[in-house]
Amino acid sequence: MSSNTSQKVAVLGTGKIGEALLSGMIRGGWAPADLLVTTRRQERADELRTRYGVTPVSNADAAKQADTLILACKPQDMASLLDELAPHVTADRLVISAAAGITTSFIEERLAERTPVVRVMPNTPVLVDEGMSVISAGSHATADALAHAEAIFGAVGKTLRVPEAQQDACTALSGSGPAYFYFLVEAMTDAGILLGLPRDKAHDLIVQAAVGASVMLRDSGEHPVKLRENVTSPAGTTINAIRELENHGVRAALIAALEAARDRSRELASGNNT
Ligand SMILES: NC(=O)C1=CN([C@@H]2O[C@H](COP(=O)(O)OP(=O)(O)OC[C@H]3O[C@@H](n4cnc5c(N)ncnc54)[C@H](OP(=O)(O)O)[C@@H]3O)[C@@H](O)[C@H]2O)C=CC1
Ligand SMILES: O=C(O)[C@@H]1CCC=N1
Repeated sequence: MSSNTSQKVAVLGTGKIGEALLSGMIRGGWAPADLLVTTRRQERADELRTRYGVTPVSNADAAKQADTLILACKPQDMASLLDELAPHVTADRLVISAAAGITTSFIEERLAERTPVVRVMPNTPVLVDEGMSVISAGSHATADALAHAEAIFGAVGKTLRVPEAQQDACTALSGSGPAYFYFLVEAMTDAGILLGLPRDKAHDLIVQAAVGASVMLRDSGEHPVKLRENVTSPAGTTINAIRELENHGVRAALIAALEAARDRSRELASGNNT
């Protein structure tokens, strides 16, 4: 739903992902006058008002004034935020949660009966309109509710609907996904230093390799194995690097890493917040 309607959207807990989404919605045509934000700290509220022209309000006022509430606080803060919201959220609101691990039933149990809840796992590339937002319906979310969530998150990248049972896996792959690529770039830049390159040049070379490889992965229609084979010349340089990656168990490490992320998402759902 965009600025040509009078629907108001509130982002509750406007930190990194909340702000990324907010900025994307404004780029996508939402009128700042239709966007409300909540924060815990006054200086953060002032910052958001100055930067985007949006209106900071209390959580209770967000619940009273906005048609759609996007919950973007940390999973550890979700129960207390819901306690604060519960007296003010009526079942004609749409509640969208972007928190890792938190299930739609966790939210439904704490709000008015039959409140529609949608669970979304976005990722930080929403900042550059290249996000991926994975969307699941709660028990009372209608097709319209899902379409509305898709319209919001679709303004800042792609969206994908999955059954909620797959959300923890999607969080491991997609929500956390960008961090793994940043980690690889950081490690490969260090390798450039070891090989004698200045850090800025090493960084630029690796980032451009990542950008080029990403565009080819997305646009060429080729399987990643084929793309890698095309780089790997007989008795050449690349196969020597690949042998070292295999010797050091990088494939197994990545599989274990994503499994650990999936497991942590499940733990967050069960209230293990340590
Ligand atoms: N970062 C990411 O890449 C992604 C994060 N997520 C999910 O998004 C959520 C937010 O993550 P992220 O943006 O990184 O975290 P941040 O800590 O940056 O943002 C959360 C914000 O919520 C505020 N907050 C907490 N409780 C309240 C409350 N009761 N009322 C108003 N504001 C409140 C915090 O205030 P204060 O600053 O005072 O602590 C903070 O600014 C998490 O649930 C995470 O799982 C999902 C996908 C990707
Ligand atoms: O690390 C986290 O818990 C959040 C969820 C997905 C990405 N960041």
